[in-house]
Amino acid sequence: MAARNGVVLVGCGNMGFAMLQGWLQSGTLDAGDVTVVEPNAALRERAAGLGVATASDSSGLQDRADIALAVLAVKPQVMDAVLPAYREIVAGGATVVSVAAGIRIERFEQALGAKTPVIRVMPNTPAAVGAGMMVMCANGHVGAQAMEFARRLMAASGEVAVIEDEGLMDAVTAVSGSGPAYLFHMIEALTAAAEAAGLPDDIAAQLAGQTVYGAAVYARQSGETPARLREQVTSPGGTTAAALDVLMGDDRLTKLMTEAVEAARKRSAELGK
Ligand SMILES: NC(=O)C1=CN([C@@H]2O[C@H](COP(=O)(O)OP(=O)(O)OC[C@H]3O[C@@H](n4cnc5c(N)ncnc54)[C@H](OP(=O)(O)O)[C@@H]3O)[C@@H](O)[C@H]2O)C=CC1
Ligand SMILES: O=C(O)[C@@H]1CCC=N1
Repeated sequence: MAARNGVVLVGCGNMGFAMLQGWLQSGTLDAGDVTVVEPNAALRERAAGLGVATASDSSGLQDRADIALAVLAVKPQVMDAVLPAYREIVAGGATVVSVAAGIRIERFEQALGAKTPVIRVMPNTPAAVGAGMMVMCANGHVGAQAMEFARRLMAASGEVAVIEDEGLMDAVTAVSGSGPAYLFHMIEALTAAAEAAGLPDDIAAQLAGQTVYGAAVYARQSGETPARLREQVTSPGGTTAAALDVLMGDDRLTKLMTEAVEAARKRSAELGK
């Protein structure tokens, strides 16, 4: 029997392409093991530029016996329309990996068969540079080999966490799935503030980007809590204390972040309906 190590990536937009870059750049997958299905010609070409096979739809894939994982990276709103085309591939032994926000495992079981092996993954776009946060949650039909393969792929894109309780996936989505956008906005806001303080645009952007990057790397590598690292920057009566009075007074930023995460969590739950 042929080895089952093929991956079909269905949808190669923002998230699909970010994962594909992580898989190939790390050498975890050979380009020859991946087929990208993407209706958008420009996005197909972008994927083909990495050396993978591409197709505009699933026809021609049905007979393939080498497909281990069908990674679904289409919008939640089109998932129901996309699934029927993958029934045969799944019946042939492929495991479904969905990165769609909100859509619960039982939706895939209903559409593809009650015993369909399904892994939900909530990735994020820093996967493109191997710095993603990939949270996995599987049903009981996923075999050990498929789970291990999926875990290896996700580990190529960043850190992996596995959770048992699927009910937490909406919260995961709101924190690490959407989270990069909050931090990108933080860079935008710090850049705007730097410009308002009189710095030239290019210096403002450099300072904001490198400061957020450096703080994140330091927070992950120092072994200290973020609170302790914050205190180390904050001289009594100094400049940081003046700024933190603005951000932390009345728990301002924590309340705002909690409100933002709750809005995302609710939206994730709605997308699953
Ligand atoms: N962007 C992110 O940061 C994250 C996204 N996700 C999840 O990833 C999924 C994709 O999001 P994102 O990449 O941002 O969306 P994109 O719109 O960028 O990518 C989805 C791609 O799928 C294509 N597509 C539509 N129908 C099909 C089909 N039948 N077969 C193959 N491809 C198809 C779309 O083409 P067309 O536009 O022509 O319809 C589009 O190019 C979503 O479910 C989202 O919840 C999860 C975590 C983070
Ligand atoms: O905005 C969204 O719906 C997707 C899911 C997580 C990040 N992007």
